[in-house]
Amino acid sequence: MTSQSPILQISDVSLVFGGVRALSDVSFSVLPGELFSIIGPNGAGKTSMLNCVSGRYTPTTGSVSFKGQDVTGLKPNDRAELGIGRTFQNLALFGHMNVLDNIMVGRHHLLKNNFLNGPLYWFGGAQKEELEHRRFCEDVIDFLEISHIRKATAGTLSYGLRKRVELARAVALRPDLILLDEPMAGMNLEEKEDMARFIIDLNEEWGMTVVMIEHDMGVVMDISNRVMVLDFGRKIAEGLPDEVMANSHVKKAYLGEEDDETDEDEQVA
Ligand SMILES: Nc1ncnc2c1ncn2[C@@H]1O[C@H](COP(=O)(O)OP(=O)(O)OP(=O)(O)O)[C@@H](O)[C@H]1O
Repeated sequence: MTSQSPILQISDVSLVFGGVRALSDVSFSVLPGELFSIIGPNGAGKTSMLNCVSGRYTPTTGSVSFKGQDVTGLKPNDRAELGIGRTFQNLALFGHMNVLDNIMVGRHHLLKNNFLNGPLYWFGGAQKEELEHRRFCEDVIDFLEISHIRKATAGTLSYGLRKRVELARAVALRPDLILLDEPMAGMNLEEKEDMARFIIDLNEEWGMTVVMIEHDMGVVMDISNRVMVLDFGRKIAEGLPDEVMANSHVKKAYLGEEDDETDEDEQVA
């Protein structure tokens, strides 16, 4: 995290839905290996921004670059192949399938060979690829400590475990950048502590760059390298966790405290 080029560069992104301006000229960049959090009040545009990065939404204006490549016009699957993974605010698991199948299914579109290749599947190294894929999924399952539920039907699991399985499915795609949309929402304290530990390990040991939206300020301040604050679709602050917490614009957005307009040093969009 020194003089490297950013892995993700967002330039002047605006997003308009009919009369609603979800994002207004937001720019920021994330360096390889960073754990970067996006915070802000409800409706501030956090999920919209994540959707612009993953490809679910195309910005009305502005651009998204990933590893130096302009991906603004690319579809989500193409961005996934380049190395962008994500989890969702609302769980998106196949409830009737078991945990292992839920995790495996995420990687199928990345495999070069599949059943549709016919003979190639059996003679073209596909079995080896499938085996390697399975082995990697097993590593992810061990890492996220969900071996004991690998055969359980996803829909029968507790909310906290389902969130962990959803993370496993995203990690199984081996993304270089993982987007986490409220990974701790609805969790109890113990589940949150576990999830925070997994996110730190993904970042530090597995080398994944993380962009996370999270409402739990304690967790955000504890584990983030840098934090960006959105309010009404605009960036109002960005910096180290302590700097952001001390920012008067942020205090105002969150707590309704008086904004100190005289503070020229604060980074404001
Ligand atoms: N698909 C959509 N169609 C129309 N308006 C949308 C759409 N998605 C988001 N919006 C609007 O854009 C604004 C920003 O929403 P967004 O979900 O990005 O905020 P958020 O910061 O993630 O909020 P929360 O913390 O409540 O999840 C809101 O006014 C929302 O109603």
